Amino acid sequence: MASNDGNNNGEFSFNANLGVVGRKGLAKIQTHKSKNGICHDDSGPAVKAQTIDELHSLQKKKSAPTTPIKDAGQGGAAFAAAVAVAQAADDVKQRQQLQSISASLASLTRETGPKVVRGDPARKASETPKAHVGHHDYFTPELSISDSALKFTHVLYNLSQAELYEQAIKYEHGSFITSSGALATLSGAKTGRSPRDKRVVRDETTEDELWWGKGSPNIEMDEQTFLVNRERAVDYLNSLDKVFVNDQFLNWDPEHRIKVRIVSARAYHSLFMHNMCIRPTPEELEDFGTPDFTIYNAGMFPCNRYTHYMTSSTSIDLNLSRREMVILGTQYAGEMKKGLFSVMHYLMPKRQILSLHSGCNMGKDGDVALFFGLSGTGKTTLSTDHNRLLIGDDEHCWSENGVSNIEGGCYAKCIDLSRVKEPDIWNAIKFGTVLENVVFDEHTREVDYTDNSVTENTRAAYPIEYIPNAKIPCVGPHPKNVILLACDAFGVLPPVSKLNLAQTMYHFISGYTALVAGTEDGIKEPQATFSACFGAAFIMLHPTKYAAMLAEKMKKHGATGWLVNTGWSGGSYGVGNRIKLPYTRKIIDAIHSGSLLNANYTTTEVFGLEIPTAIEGVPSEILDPANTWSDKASHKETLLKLAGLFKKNFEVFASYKIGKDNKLTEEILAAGPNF
Ligand SMILES: Nc1ncnc2c1ncn2[C@@H]1O[C@H](COP(=O)(O)OP(=O)(O)O)[C@@H](O)[C@H]1O
Ligand SMILES: C=C(OP(=O)(O)O)C(=O)O
Ligand SMILES: [Ca+2]
Ligand SMILES: [Mn+2]
Repeated sequence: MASNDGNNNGEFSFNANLGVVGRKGLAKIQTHKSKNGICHDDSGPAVKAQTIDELHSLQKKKSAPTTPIKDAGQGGAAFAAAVAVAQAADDVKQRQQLQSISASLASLTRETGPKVVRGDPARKASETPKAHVGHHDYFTPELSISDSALKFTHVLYNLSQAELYEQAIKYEHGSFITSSGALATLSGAKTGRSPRDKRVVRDETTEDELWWGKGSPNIEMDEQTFLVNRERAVDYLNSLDKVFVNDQFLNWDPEHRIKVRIVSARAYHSLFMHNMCIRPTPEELEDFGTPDFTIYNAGMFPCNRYTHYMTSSTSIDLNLSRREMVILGTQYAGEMKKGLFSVMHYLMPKRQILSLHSGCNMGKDGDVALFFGLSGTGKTTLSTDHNRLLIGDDEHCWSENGVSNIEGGCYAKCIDLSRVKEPDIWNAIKFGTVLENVVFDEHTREVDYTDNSVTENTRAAYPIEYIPNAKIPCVGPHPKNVILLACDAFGVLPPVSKLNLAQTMYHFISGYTALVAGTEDGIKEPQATFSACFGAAFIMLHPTKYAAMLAEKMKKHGATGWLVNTGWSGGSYGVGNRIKLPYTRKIIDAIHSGSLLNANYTTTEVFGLEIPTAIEGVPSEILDPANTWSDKASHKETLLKLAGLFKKNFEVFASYKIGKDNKLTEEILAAGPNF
């Protein structure tokens, strides 16, 4: 637009006769005509395209083929032939992959799976990578007998983080890039797991194998109802324009690696699992074959409340015999991760391997520590330690080979995250990381980690290698220290206690933590939670099975048990304060270094816990909670109250035998509070 020169009453005039420079007009652009009369803007080399579409097609090239080209010498013809052979092998494998995906997505009542095609339905021909276009980019089953068979299901298979970002930002509401490069997403109405909506198929096999009934997380459903929900999920997924498929691994122990396939409707879910499971190399992916376990995540679609066993519109259904899980009515991504963890709690003990709800890290000298604890007690925070190698933050296996992480990523809580206190987690929140339900500035896209407007349970899911001192592969030798974390909002458990084996088992089976109750109605009583094996929501067998395995392994490998309170000191929630993270870190340092093992100890009343009298870097007066309460009577009262809750909780286990002989069971029963 031309500007107003101010001298012609605001009227725009253009006098073509003014020549090169108008008296008060704009300079006329002078072009230098070449001999043939064509204008040139020839400051740089010309683009090698004749059209915009052609230009765009040049931008992307085909990913390198994964089948190694067999040495064909330098001869041009022989080399070309070898390339063709490798390409043909790739095509066959690609076709097998699509066939396998079609089989996964097959309705069980129709004869064949859907027609599947690779790639984004919105992708224009001009965006197809140049050079090679695979001959087998789609798969059509032989028979097609329904309307759904008339359409293709577009499959976005193991997309990269960058591709998933683009999908999320283009198509999913609430997806944004934050200032640090992470992808902010919303998980919808559910911002946490729904344990009461979890169902497990009770059939002839699982009837005898699993833990059912009171206290068990396994709420039964029958095979038929599972199939109804599976069909609902599969039909929903096939009705979409496109689905995401992830083929990945669980467990870094190569002998016990499990192949998982996750079919989902959202790029957010695909990116979450990309980060959380173990990522196959291109070669491993090509030879992936049939998965050992498949998740159908139709979380955006509810279950049918008229379906038997359904008590809400959410259902997370596990069928161990079919090796399948169906998710309806919740988009909370943690359901997938913890659902697979439940599967591992079934598969691994069958192989004499103990599955653990724990974090794990290793010192430079190879000393391994496990960190057990319920949600919010510090597994992720304390296993992420700048002075040690991170093996994993949440799910592990302990086998004859030592420990191995089940996952390929971490899932950290972000509420009140601080760059100073937790620099490694802070720095992991960068490009590729999924940030769930956080609040950010609409313009700068800077995240406000103190903001809990969406939920208190804000999360970051990142690949484990985003932590600089991750131990890759994520395996280590047998643990030296087993640390049980409890966030005791009553403020009566000591910051650290050394446990004997019976006490370790007592506290492992109890699985105690107490968190503060909802803050909406002001200060309330702390809420005690007991969750067997520090993960009752995920165990599939009776808790004593895992406990017996832990006792056996700790004894065999000489591991020491510790109880660490990451919760309150100087009074309960409302009076005292949460123990400062730097103090807890000093306590953990002293456990790792071995110095705490040789400290002087005294024994507490009621719980009979051995507590050290001094730890470097920690004020000695906080080591015994009795010292920190100004109101001594109130301390004693609270201590007895908590001890009573422990006793009551343990009653159900008193009639169970733990391990091979009764001796251990008796010792464990005696290791609880005495009053
Ligand atoms: N003394 C402490 N020890 C451990 N964590 C603490 C402590 N004080 C505050 N926290 C906070 O408590 C939370 C612990 O959560 P997290 O490590 O994610 O637990 P988990 O992985 O066991 O679910 C973190 O947000 C951490 O910053
Ligand atoms: C992912 C979860 O685990 P944690 O809180 O232990 O990190 C969860 O409980 O949903
Ligand atoms: Ca190949
Ligand atoms: Mn965690």
